[in-house]
Amino acid sequence: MATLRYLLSESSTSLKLANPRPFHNFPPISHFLRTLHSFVSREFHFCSRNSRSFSTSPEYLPQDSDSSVAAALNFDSRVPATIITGFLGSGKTTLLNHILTSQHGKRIAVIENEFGEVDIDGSLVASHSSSNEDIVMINNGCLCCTVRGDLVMMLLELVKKRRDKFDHIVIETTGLAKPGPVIETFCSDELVSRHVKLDGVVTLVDCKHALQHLNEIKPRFVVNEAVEQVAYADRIILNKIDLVAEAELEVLTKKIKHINGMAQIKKAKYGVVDMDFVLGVGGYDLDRVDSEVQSEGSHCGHHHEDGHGHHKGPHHDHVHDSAVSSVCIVSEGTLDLDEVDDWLERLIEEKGDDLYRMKGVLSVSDSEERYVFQGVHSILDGCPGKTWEPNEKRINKLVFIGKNLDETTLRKGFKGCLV
Ligand SMILES: Nc1nc2c(ncn2[C@@H]2O[C@H](COP(=O)(O)OP(=O)(O)OP(=O)(O)O)[C@@H](O)[C@H]2O)c(=O)[nH]1
Repeated sequence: MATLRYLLSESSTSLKLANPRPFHNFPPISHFLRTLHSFVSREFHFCSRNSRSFSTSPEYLPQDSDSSVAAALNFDSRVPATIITGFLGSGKTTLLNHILTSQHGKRIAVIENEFGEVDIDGSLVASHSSSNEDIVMINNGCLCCTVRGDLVMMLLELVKKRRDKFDHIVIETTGLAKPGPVIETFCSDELVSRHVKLDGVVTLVDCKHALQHLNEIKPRFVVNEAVEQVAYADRIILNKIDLVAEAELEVLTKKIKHINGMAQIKKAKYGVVDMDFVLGVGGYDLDRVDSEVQSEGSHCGHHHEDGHGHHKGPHHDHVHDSAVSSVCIVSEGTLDLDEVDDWLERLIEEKGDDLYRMKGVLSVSDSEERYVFQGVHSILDGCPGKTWEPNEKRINKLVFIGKNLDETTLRKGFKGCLV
């Protein structure tokens, strides 16, 4: 039996508005929009600079007064949500308790999904938090499978009835949950995406036992949950470092970077990390893509190539990885956005199911601005980003994470877009 419950907790006395991030006013982007409209394939949509990621046709949804005011004031009033995932026993509840007892100035609503007759995690969390009223339990199954509808209901109930009581939602999944369907709830449910924005996926890794789970060969068509949890992460916490030697940690880190070349990684004991590593991540914000793909945590550096098609990195002629992995492309050069349209549209049509995450910063012709995009499976957002500095090298950076990625084909597709 799984339980899904939430509790509201105030971890600090100082209150803040729910992350009112101003939208930016950008110069006309008619060129981009013209191009982007041809981009639409299935759920795939690119957007203007001040549109919201993953929201689809919000016009026909009822406007509440808060969102109308927010729209008029031009800021994003949606409540951010963080998904904490990780294999059984990796330290999810330990991290949750750390969040609930840290001074970050945010009031947190927690949604928990636990397997087992007894709600052990619930009582552990409750005993650590300063307030444990408003606990709701649903005993239907796993968050990523049968409880998705309940998750939608619970998120909507939280934002409709108790919006004034919290600033951030944290969702702890079961150790066996696949994060993909949970993430998709935020992308595909119109009401949820109107009121709640996915801030990031934080994955706990038990350094002592993770390799065993990551290397486990599953029968065909059976998902390796541990691998998926790493693949979808925006932040990875290598937890329980007190239980392993440095050499073991190195092997594990290498394995994790191979699966996910995008996430930032931190080592921890008992889930103790800075709060800004887990809250306010902006993993799905277009205006954060630039800094994310450039950051230390993004492991693109090993895959440099020049703009003329000669690999400088240690690539094989044909790389076809049947497991989950990352492909990073870092290349100077200018891209034709129409060609990028076609390429990504084809890619999504052919491989959307296998493409877990992608992010990119592009240098496109006839534009002084970067072009940024990010996506999950066949849902993609893109828009103009920061202006290139006059003497700045215009380097394209793209990261793809997914199953059965064919690196050679991806690189060829990219090169086909260079002008
Ligand atoms: N040695 C050590 N133990 C840890 C660390 N972090 C957590 N633990 C312990 O590991 C056990 C499991 O931690 P939890 O936080 O319950 O893990 P979980 O991921 O929520 O577990 P499930 O809900 O069963 O999936 C607990 O006994 C924790 O005290 C750490 O960094 N080092």
